[in-house]
Amino acid sequence: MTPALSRRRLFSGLGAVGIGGLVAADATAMSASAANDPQIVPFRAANQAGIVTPQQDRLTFAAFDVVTKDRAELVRLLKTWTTAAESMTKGQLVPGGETDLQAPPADTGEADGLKPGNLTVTIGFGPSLFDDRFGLASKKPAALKPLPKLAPENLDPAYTGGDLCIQACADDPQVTFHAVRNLARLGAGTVVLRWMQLGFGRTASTSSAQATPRNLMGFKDGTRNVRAEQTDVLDRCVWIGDETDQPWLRGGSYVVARRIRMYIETWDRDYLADQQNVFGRYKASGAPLGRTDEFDTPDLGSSDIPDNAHIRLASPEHNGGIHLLRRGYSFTDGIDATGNLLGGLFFIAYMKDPKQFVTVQTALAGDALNEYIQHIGSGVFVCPPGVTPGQYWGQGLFT
Ligand SMILES: C=CC1=C(C)c2cc3[nH]c(cc4nc(cc5[nH]c(cc1n2)c(C)c5CCC(=O)O)C(CCC(=O)O)=C4C)c(C)c3C=C
Ligand SMILES: [Fe+2]
Repeated sequence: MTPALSRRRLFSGLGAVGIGGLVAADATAMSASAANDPQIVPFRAANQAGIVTPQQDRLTFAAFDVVTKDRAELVRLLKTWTTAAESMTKGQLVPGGETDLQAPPADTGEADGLKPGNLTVTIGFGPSLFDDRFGLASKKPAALKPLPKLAPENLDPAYTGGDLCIQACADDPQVTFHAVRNLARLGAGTVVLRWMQLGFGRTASTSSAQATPRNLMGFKDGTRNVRAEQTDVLDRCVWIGDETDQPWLRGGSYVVARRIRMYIETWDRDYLADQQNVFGRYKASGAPLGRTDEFDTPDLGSSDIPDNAHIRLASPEHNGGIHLLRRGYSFTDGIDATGNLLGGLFFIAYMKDPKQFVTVQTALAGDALNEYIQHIGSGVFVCPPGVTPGQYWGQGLFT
């Protein structure tokens, strides 16, 4: 066993120290260097990373159930997860134990040598975490409850609910998978994976510097999304503020995740004019119907945009000023039993209160898009604020 090995350097892009090891002096050099590396998103801040962070291209999302009834064990898990997540976002190994030849390494190793890839790891707590197992009922915010039945949906219990969620986003799919895999492994005996979703391409932009991506229906998606620069909208619609009944949640946010299947073959047979009417935008440019530029404001007073167009029914103008910060991903799980493509949009949105999602989704009951999609999985979680130095994820729950 060589102590140097326990300071192993994971990614080759930063300076001279390679896999061979890192001595104490190098560690300081590394943190200074790492701080300047554009591929590292700071883990400790007032808000959790992975919400307004410029959206990365890859996702691994996981929902977990807690299998212990021991509150101290849950706290231990959150502390361990915090340390491991922080380390992985820096492109470092999950700390501890990697030099013992008689035990499995602490880190599974598949991200060894890869760049940090702007990894963000974001945690959320589901309504079921606040039941009678851990004495957390008094810490439960009134806004956190299972979503009502929302038409049209056909939810698969195998992709619904969860006590905890982890959203890992990065520019490299192996980095996101590694993060969730290692947290699941560290949680063995305390949590079990309930469901998991990989996403391969972002379907939104969360910063003005990002180009708008396209979803699997071929349309630009995220044009009118909330951006990190819109701090007034974030305060009004995304970050939990003084209005909360649970002060420990200030600076947090709620996340709603929906696994939405697209009937891609049917969509691909639809003619272009109808596809455009479904969304209320031109397919090529992304401009609202009747306008010319992608970022032109839709004229919702005009009949160019049909009454049942997606952008009309989802718009803040139609929903009392409600905004959602969307952060979804395209996904595919191959084909279904009939040979049709099984793919769609893994919708993720952050908001101040889940009733914002319920309002918009209720308005979407008459959406022209519903002919081509179905909601088949769902989760709602409250994300605590960011961790400041010395704290662990969700510490406010226990103090
Ligand atoms: C309940 C919220 C929403 C669900 C569910 C949803 C599903 C969904 N959306 C698309 C594609 C597009 N959505 C677009 C805009 C848009 N969508 C929502 C909300 C939900 N979408 C909002 C709030 C908005 C913005 C409305 C506005 O302010 O104009 C667009 C247009 C481009 C854009 O602004 O992002 C597309 C395209 C799919 C494919 C889908 C389910 C599979
Ligand atoms: Fe949408």
